[in-house]
Amino acid sequence: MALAGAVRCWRPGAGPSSLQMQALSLHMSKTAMGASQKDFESAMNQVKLLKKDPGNEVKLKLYALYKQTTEGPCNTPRPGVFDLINKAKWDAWNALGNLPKETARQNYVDLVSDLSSSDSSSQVKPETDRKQPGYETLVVTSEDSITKIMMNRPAKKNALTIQMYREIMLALEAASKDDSTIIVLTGNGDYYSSGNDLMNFMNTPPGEMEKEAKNGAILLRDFVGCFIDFPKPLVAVINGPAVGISVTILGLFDLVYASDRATFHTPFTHLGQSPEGCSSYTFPKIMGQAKAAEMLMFGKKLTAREACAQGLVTEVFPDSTFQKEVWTRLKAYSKLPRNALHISKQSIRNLEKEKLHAVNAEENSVLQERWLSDECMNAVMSFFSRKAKL
Ligand SMILES: CCCCCCCCCCC/C=C/C(=O)SCCNC(=O)CCNC(=O)[C@H](O)C(C)(C)COP(=O)(O)OP(=O)(O)OC[C@H]1O[C@@H](n2cnc3c(N)ncnc32)[C@H](O)[C@@H]1OP(=O)(O)O
Repeated sequence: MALAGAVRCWRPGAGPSSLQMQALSLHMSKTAMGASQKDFESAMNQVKLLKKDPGNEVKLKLYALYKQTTEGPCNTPRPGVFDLINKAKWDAWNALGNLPKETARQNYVDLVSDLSSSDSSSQVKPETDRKQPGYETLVVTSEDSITKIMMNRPAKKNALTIQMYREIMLALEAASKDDSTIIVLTGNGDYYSSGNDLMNFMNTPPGEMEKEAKNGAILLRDFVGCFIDFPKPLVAVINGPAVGISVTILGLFDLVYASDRATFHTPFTHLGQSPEGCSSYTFPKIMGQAKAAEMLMFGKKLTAREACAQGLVTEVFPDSTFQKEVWTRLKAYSKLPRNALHISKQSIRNLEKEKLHAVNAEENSVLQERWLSDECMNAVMSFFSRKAKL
């Protein structure tokens, strides 16, 4: 319901500190002898800062008190029977009868003060307060029975460094034991992730390439292994484009929600590499042989809607409402009976576990060789010399 006057500038989302300060000053004015014009103006500003919509009944009350304070008793003709909103507003104002302007002003200030107090006590704590310590490349938070693991290198499009692979494994390990029901992986900034950080190939001392490739294959095996074995529902919230390994492991998630801005790209051949993340097994199963080949062999980039049509993505949301819609959905899911949810996941996954580990091992041994190839080295050099971009 659109209400003029007192609530016409309704704007949820202002910061808690100014809100709390104004609530306090309103509370102080409430205890004084009578509300002044300044208190009234401050209360009008305060209304705009409320985060929680107080509902139509309260908004009508605010409207009526505002009109009574500024214009006195209702003095306009009653709107027609079909003009429902204006009629409700008129009725609320008219119901105040001959209430003196000063009393209406005081009541308005008192009502806003009460609303502000309950609004600030119900506010969500800032994310920094809930952040789990110990991660440099991630932000890990837990709330509403959901643990959120957010990749946090937005300036590098959340490219995965060696440290980041390790931190994701640690965060998953911790989340498997915490009291959360659902675990989410997402990205900070405009990308979900641009996949493996190609700098991982550049830090190798001369003569140590084979050893590093072997270590890389072990790291990758363990990383993908964590997703295969993860015991709780795992949800990918794909906030933007996804590349390489950040796409392939999606076949191991339980739900994949994507913004319509997201794209899905696995350019392994262009990089002289080969599929990982169990995608050589999961993708043909999910989307059929022909579509999987187009992605994994020929590097076809899919839009979010195409990825959804092919079964890789569960649902696509408009970018403008993505976060709101997805988190509302996930909060509802997180209230489902926890043990039943976890047991269902395990019965689905247990049928495939052995096969997935075998596929993971095979993919990694092929990749270990690929990383030593000229094709792979040339592709990496060419990215850093800016000759090539995806
Ligand atoms: C010896 C063996 C050791 C092996 C250890 C391996 C461990 C496991 C390996 C698992 C196998 C995984 C495979 C994959 O994931 S393959 C996919 C790899 N990803 C890419 O090839 C993407 C490369 N990036 C791009 O093409 C573009 O950056 C992109 C299209 C993603 C975005 O382009 P845009 O123009 O919008 O932005 P910029 O290029 O300017 O990017 C901003 C800065 O971020 C840097 N960046 C982005 N992505 C990567 C990346 N994947 N690796 C390294 N750096 C990346 C980019 O260079 C910019 O940096 P600067 O601001 O410093 O220039």
